Amino acid sequence: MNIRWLSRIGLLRLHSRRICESKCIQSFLVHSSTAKPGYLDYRTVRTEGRFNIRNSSRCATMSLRTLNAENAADLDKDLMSVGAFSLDQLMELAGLSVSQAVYRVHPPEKGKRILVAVGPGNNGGDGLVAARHLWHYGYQPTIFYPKRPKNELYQRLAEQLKTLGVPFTDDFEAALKSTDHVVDSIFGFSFSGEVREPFAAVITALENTKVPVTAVDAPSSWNIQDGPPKSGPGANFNPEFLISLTAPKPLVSHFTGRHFVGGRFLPPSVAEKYNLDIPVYKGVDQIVELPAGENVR
Ligand SMILES: NC(=O)C1=CN([C@@H]2O[C@H](COP(=O)(O)OP(=O)(O)OC[C@H]3O[C@@H](n4cnc5c(N)ncnc54)[C@H](OP(=O)(O)O)[C@@H]3O)[C@@H](O)[C@H]2O)[C@H](O)CC1
Ligand SMILES: [K+]
Repeated sequence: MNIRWLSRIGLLRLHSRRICESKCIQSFLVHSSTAKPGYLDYRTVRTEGRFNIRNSSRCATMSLRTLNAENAADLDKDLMSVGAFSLDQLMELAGLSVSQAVYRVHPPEKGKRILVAVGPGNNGGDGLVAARHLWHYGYQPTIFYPKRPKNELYQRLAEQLKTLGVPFTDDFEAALKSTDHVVDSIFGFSFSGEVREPFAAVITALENTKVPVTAVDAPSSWNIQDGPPKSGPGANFNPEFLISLTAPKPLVSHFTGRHFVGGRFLPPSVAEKYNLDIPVYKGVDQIVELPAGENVR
């Protein structure tokens, strides 16, 4: 190939990148002029997403509105009533998002051993679902699940993992010494107060480990509104990665690691009711990474 052709290809690439950037700006202008202030018009997002399949991370620089704990619980109820979802479905999609975030930040080449710390509520359920998907991607998950409610859904999720031969451990600290990555699915938006045992010791171990941690919906022990506790377990817990489900919670203003949003099931009508933005997901992705520093408002 001669030099003239090479320079033509270079010019073409530059030109298509400029087109893409200008589409982003165009979409943003449409958004600012026609939508309610701060509300991302869903049709605009769809258009933006289509124009920018190869460049969507650049274009996904809109900041997302946060969802407080009370509204997060109400939104869940709406999804299951007017939205007609079952909890199993929401949890499956939430857990699938978590598994994709883990794959993104910690592909199997970095080490296949994943320790999943599972709490007693739905945040824990997301972790169990994620562990199953991770197993199917070729990872070797281990489950720490010290408090298991007699709830049929959680029991089935645990049984599905046992059928795959996924091990359960009672010794979190020992398991932490032989893992490559941790999924923190202990507490989500229903956490409040100070961490009670048996989880206080687990949070302290997570604070002190050098193993990278992906937190599901919230770093466990953090107040959903105010972030890390001032003292006690969790005061120094700063996971490397966070995946917010449906929408970031206010605590993310204290989070400094890589931040993803997942839960690609939010109907525009529900997003509008809670004044939320639907992020620009790319292709079939269940997650979108938000750029540091400008990701929430
Ligand atoms: N729409 C979505 O995005 C969906 C998200 N999902 C996930 O669900 C969680 C919220 O789940 P929820 O069951 O409401 O609550 P949590 O899992 O956050 O926690 C509940 C349990 O935590 C215990 N708890 C609370 N505070 C403490 C504390 N200080 N110390 C110890 N334990 C605590 C609480 O125990 P109790 O004894 O008080 O009952 C609960 O057992 C959300 O964050 C997402 O991850 C859904 O999967 C799907 C839809
Ligand atoms: K968590």
